[in-house]
Amino acid sequence: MPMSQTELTPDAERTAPRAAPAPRDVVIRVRGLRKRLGGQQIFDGLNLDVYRGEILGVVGGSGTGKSVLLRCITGLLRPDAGEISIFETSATGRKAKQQLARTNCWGILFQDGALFSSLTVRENIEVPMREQLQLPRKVRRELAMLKLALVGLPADAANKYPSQLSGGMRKRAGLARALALDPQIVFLDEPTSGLDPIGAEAFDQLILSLQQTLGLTVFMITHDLDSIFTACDRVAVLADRVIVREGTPSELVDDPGHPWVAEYFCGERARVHRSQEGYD
Ligand SMILES: Nc1ncnc2c1ncn2[C@@H]1O[C@H](COP(=O)(O)OP(=O)(O)OP(=O)(O)O)[C@@H](O)[C@H]1O
Repeated sequence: MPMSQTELTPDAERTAPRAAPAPRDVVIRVRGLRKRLGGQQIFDGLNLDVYRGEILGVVGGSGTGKSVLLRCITGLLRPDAGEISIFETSATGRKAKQQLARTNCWGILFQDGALFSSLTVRENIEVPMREQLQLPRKVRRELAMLKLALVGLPADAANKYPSQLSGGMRKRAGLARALALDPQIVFLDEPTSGLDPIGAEAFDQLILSLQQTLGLTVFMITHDLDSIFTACDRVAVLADRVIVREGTPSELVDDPGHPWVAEYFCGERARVHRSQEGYD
């Protein structure tokens, strides 16, 4: 008869192997990505893993290709070479892309919110539902109102047009639309750009609470040191056409390993953040 857990002798307990740490689940895998645009080599063998449930900050100098990377991963741009898989499904072939699109597994918040100016906020949130789901109008409206509440917008924002909203409200409306189909991954392109520090902090907290309550994986392009130290579990640094460093913010502070990373995380502006966040 096999020995039960409670029948283990003290010796057996001492020699029993300890549980291995749970392996991290990769939801986005990029390998050997190459892309040329406008005569310029943007990526040359770029590799990146994004883990389930993390907020990954993607940083890098202006024009290094952060938005191009987002567009390659989400199929808006076609890589010249390399492999991109999302939930272990290839995202590079046309068929695979269509298959992934049907699973509604991601939502995107573009830098300017990219809302349709002729539609109200509620109608904007309903756009992906109209395109992908066969839902009665009433249900669609109720779902849109739920998304609105989820991102902290008041109900009376529903019937406003984008031009009638503040910058922060437009970002939240764009996020509500990105969440319309209950995605597992959200791509955010500089979500706090153009927001005042209080609005930016509130947006970071919103992202954190959505990550925790919905279990979202977040791919966030940012220049914002506050966002990195407040919200990001890990940071990937784009330079020299590849990801040159990956790690937690504190790992990159302790061991920058690349001149741009050193300047970014250890320069004068970063010093203030590090001391505020207790990294020094
Ligand atoms: N459709 C395109 N055609 C030609 N070149 C492009 C195209 N899209 C982007 N690029 C070029 O690719 C490079 C990377 O652009 P990208 O917008 O990804 O940079 P970024 O890192 O997001 O910059 P920023 O931080 O300033 O937003 C830039 O030199 C840009 O001019």
